[in-house]
Amino acid sequence: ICGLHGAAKTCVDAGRAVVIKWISALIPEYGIPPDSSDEELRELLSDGTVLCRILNTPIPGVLEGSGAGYTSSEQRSDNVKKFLSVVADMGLPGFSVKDLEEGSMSSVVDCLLVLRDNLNPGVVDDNSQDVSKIPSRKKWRVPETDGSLVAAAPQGKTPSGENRGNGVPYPKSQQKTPAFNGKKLREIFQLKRGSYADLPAAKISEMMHSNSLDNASTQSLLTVINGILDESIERKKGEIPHRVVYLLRKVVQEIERRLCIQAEHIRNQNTIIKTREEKYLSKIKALQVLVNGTNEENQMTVNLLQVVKEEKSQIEERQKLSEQNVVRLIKEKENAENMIASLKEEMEVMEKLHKQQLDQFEIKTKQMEEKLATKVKEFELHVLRSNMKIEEVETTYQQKSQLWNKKENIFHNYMNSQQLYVKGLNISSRSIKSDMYAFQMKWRDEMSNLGSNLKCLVDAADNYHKVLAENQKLFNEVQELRGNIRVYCRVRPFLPGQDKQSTTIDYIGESGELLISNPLKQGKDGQRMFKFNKVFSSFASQADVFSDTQPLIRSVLDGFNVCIFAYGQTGSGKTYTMSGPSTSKKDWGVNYRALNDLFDISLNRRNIFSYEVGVQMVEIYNEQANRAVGATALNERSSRSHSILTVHVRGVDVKTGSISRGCLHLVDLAGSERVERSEATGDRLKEAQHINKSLSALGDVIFALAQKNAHVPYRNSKLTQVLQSSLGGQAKTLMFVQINPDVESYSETISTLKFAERVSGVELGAARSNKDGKDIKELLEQIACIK
Ligand SMILES: Nc1ncnc2c1ncn2[C@@H]1O[C@H](COP(=O)(O)OP(=O)(O)OP(=O)(O)O)[C@@H](O)[C@H]1O
Repeated sequence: ICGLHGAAKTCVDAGRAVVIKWISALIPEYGIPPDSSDEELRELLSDGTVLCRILNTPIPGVLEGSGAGYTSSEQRSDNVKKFLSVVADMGLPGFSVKDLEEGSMSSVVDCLLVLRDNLNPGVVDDNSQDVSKIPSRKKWRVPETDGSLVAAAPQGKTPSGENRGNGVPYPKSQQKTPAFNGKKLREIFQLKRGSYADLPAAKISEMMHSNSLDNASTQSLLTVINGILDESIERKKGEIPHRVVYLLRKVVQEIERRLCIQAEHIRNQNTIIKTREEKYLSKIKALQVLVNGTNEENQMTVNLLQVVKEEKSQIEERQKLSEQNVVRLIKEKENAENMIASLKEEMEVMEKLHKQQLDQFEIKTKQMEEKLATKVKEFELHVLRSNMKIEEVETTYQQKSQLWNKKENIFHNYMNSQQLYVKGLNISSRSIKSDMYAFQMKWRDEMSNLGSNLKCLVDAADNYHKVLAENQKLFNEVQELRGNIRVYCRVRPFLPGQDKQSTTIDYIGESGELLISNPLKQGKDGQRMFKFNKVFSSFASQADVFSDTQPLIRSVLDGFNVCIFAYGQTGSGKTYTMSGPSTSKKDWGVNYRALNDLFDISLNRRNIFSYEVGVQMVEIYNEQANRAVGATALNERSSRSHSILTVHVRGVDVKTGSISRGCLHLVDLAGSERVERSEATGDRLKEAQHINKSLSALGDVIFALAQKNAHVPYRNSKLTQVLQSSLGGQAKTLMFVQINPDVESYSETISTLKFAERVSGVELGAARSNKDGKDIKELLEQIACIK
């Protein structure tokens, strides 16, 4: 069929080429390309103009009013319709208007070929040769039938029914006229070979217009094709007229259509078969599942059988075991019977024994009963005695209760008398209270009187203190005016390890009184009272000591010369007062505090005065300038030299330019000592001698000053030489008298205090400031130079 279809296609292509060649010859001005395709041909013919020209050229006037220039769709279809009506009038096969718009152009080409043959009979062009050159093919081997078209449909239900033998339904339009066309078709299908080419065009056209092909059986159609093809092969030139080709084409198309329908039908059948196959497959799967299930059940049954078998074997084993057990039990039974026999024998023996024991028990029981009887008798006796005792106790209880009753009566009587007594007391307490109240009132009055009297006394005491303070102030002022050397006495605290009970300090007064007592002497002989400007107890702190010294030091900035020196026996605290331990600020002595104070004040006054502060340090050791410290029996770190720290202050008044010069001597004297007590020898002895000599020189100077002698021996020692300006030059001088409270130092304490007493009597004259005056130091230096 495919080969047939290819041959038909070749025929169509050849036919189109012939038609194009024919039209080009008829209307050469269109310049139609000879190898135009179906679509190009459709485009050429679609408006109907060319078709009309095809008819008008050989038969002028056959289509009046038609031609080129009409382009509307209506006109186009008019042209085509006119062409088709002329072709139909000529009895030639036409085509539908739709064939020009879409689909295959084969019907159009066939129509034009038939028209060409009719308009130019006998014209055979080159291409007709092509048509006849359709390759030779096999004859269709189909079973012979009666060849009748009507009879060709027995395989279908009926000719007027829905189905044909090939399963293709008849078109309704064609169902009307099977009998009408049957005769004509039979003529065609029963043609003998060689007669197809002679069939008139009108007959073929008529056949084409009818639905005869639809009603023909496929076998008949194949017979026609075979006939035409055989005829074309048998012909000498192989020519087949175009109308026969057209017929062949039509037949092939019909077969093709049927094949398409058949293929569609087969496809439908395929899908039905596929769905059925799927159904069957699913059923097979279900069956497989069932089979598997059955297999599982079988397996389970086999397993059960296995279990049953195992159980059976177990039961058999158990049976064997039980048989063995039976044998064993029989043996055991025999053994047991033997044992029972032996036990019976034993039982008999035991019974005999038991009887013997029972007899013994009976004897024992009798003995026990006898014993119990005797014990019961004893208990009865005991109970009797107890009852007697209870009676005795009851009688004593009754006697005691009578006694208690008597006592209770006595107690009640006593309580009544006591209550009466309390009542009496209450009455007397009330009277006492009233008396007390009266006394209180009286006492209050007296107290208020006493308060007013006391107030008077307190006022008087206040006045007394004020007067005293004023007196002290006046005394100090007088002393200042006189220029007395101020003397502050300071008592050193006991050192660790010293006996605090044996002290020589008896009393320290607020106004500088100091009572020294000798514990070895009783009464007034053993006591001595001293009076200084101030006495600091052993509890006084470094700050307390400095607070009373501070005004004196500050006067240096105002141009006064000030000398502060510490005097006292060795180890009495001179260095502690003057320098103090430098480790903590709280323990600083006068030196550190004085310098600190001077710098602070000079800083505060910097807008008023411009100060220059110079510091000089001199130490006199064995009448040389050297510092020496050594251990003595009385002081671990005894100063063996006199230490003199001198501060020179030069102040310039910023406004006036006036100059003031002040000088502060801070002197830590070497300690006086009794050589025999300090056990000094060698260098120490030499030092002690020098120290004592210089101190006695100081004493001589002070003694001379106190007596207002004309000659004051300043030059007897280096110490008095250095201190000359402070001791005799209207300077402010302060001496710290340091004393040791220890009883053993009593005589040194007394002699030190006596020396201090004499010093306090020294009048230096009122101190004078070195303002704008000649610098005393300068003058002294000049005097020294002149001398
Ligand atoms: N007010 C005080 N508080 C506590 N310790 C003190 C006080 N005064 C003195 N001491 C202690 O007593 C000891 C002797 O004191 P210090 O060396 O000052 O005596 P000194 O009179 O300078 O002796 P010397 O004349 O031999 O140099 C030192 O250990 C010192 O620390």
